[in-house]
Amino acid sequence: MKRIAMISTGGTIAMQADASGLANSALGARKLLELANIDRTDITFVEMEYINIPSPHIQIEDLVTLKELVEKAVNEEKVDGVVITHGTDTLQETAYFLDLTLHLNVPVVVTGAQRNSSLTMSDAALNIADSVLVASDQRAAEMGVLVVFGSEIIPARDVIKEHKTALTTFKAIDFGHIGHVNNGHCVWTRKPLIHDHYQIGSEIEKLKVAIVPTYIGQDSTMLRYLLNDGIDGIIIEGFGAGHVPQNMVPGIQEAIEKNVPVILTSRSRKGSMLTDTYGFIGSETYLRKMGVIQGEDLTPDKLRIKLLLLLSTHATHAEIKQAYEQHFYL
Ligand SMILES: NC(=O)C[C@H](N)C(=O)O
Repeated sequence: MKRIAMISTGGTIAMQADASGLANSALGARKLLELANIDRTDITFVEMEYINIPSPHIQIEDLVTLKELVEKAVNEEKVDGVVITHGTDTLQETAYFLDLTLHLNVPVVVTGAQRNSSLTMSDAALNIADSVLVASDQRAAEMGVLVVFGSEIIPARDVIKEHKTALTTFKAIDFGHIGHVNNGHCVWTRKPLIHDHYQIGSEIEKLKVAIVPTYIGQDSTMLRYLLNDGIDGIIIEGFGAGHVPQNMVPGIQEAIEKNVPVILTSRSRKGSMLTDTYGFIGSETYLRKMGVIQGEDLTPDKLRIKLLLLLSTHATHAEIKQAYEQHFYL
């Protein structure tokens, strides 16, 4: 007999049409399990109704509590696997936060839905049923936190919400999914190699880390505004192989002089950035010499989650650099 925890947090998967016809929060863990109508006599469920909010309303402190709830489910309720239902808008950040902070030997799966259960062809029931299947497969425990969506199994580190409305929105666009659900079975095809773990320090909710975009004509105005506002860390979503407009360079320099870590990623979603190819002002070599840290092949929102964790434990500049560059640039 397997014990699976079902932790509900809200999102479209938990929504139904209200009297006005608009989708609003309605269902908690128990109702979601009823909806999925899972026919498994070998599984008992521990229902944990945590919050019921649209995922754009999730705050970093909610993620800290969610992580503690997962630990409680495993350590006190002795569950063999955990399924978390969540809105899709911020699901990739939550999944990555849990991936970086949990140290458990049980499967942890995050899922959601693109169409609420009042709509025809809602994906809510299927995604729950698939997630329960994955969470009850012990091999899933070796893969880090997983997202199960559209019958695909995707590691939290790689997953992005790629499509605004499609039912197969979650993809690992560079690397592909590592397994899928077929005929009521998990089919595993790959295993991720990168597993980073960080502690959550004190007062993480008070830290300010911003994501700054690049575009033709971008300058240092946003950076200076953020620095004046007491920003603790900056993620720059640069161009292509890791470049910014020359007029951003003075603002970046000011951040570095103030000991505010600046992490660089790219608005091009696939591949890794270059490190020693171009020499122009604002190029990747120029920025690296200034002290900018190369972000991994991660989306800006995930780089931000990682920086919040690192700053919460008062990591030094060298430790932050190591945390981001260890897999690719050392
Ligand atoms: N499909 C969804 O879940 C989107 C919804 N706005 C949410 O993230 O809560």
